[in-house]
Amino acid sequence: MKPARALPAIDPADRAAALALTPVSCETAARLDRFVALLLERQAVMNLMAASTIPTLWTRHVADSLQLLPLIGDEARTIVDLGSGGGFPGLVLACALADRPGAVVHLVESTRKKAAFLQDAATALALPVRVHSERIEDFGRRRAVIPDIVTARALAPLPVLLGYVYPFLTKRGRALLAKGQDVEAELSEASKSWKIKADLVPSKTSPEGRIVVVHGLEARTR
Ligand SMILES: C[S@@+](CC[C@H](N)C(=O)[O-])C[C@H]1O[C@@H](n2cnc3c(N)ncnc32)[C@H](O)[C@@H]1O
Repeated sequence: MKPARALPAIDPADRAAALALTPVSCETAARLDRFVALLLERQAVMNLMAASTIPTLWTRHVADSLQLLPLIGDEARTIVDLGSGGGFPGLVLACALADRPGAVVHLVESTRKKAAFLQDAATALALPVRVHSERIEDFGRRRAVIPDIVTARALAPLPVLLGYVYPFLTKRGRALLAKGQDVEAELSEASKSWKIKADLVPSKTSPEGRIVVVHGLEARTR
């Protein structure tokens, strides 16, 4: 194992700002505190997020993930998060949905060390999580899980991402895809290969960010 590195400190005001932006119950806040502690502990020996984002990790990563909750709605039970990395947004959502009866968040992450971290954190916090340490393409091909909601953040440009998402979308399912300022160009490129029914929701955490809410997706035939 690599020796532990010194990490930049978290700005305490940033936690308060994040929870003001995306309020959660005391129980969820306590779970998030424990998750952040575990994340920082593991970040000292491996890269789970860009070190430069640590001081503002509550707004930059936690609130950015929590803002999906209103879009997920009260009825959703099964969520699949593609390319979960250090747990954004999937593990954060699991912290928030831990008390929802029947909720399960599936985290798909092919890097074995990251998947091991996700499993350790889920076990430590007793979260309703299943970790799938494999490639999204393989997981999707098996169609072992058909979720109500599929999420992805910082994974791939939309033309590729929609191919990942497609096997998981049913008629009543939705995909919530966190995107940055290039979203319009990505949508226009993706629409050459896909018929997309989607809405764009402004991000609460980044002025140029958008959440692409996909509720219909069909491959174009040439
Ligand atoms: C840039 S990181 C983003 C992580 C996290 N979603 C976030 O927002 O912080 C992308 C993650 O997706 C994983 N990944 C990329 N392609 C994948 C694939 N085809 N199957 C499974 N995981 C993949 C990578 O290992 C990496 O952890």
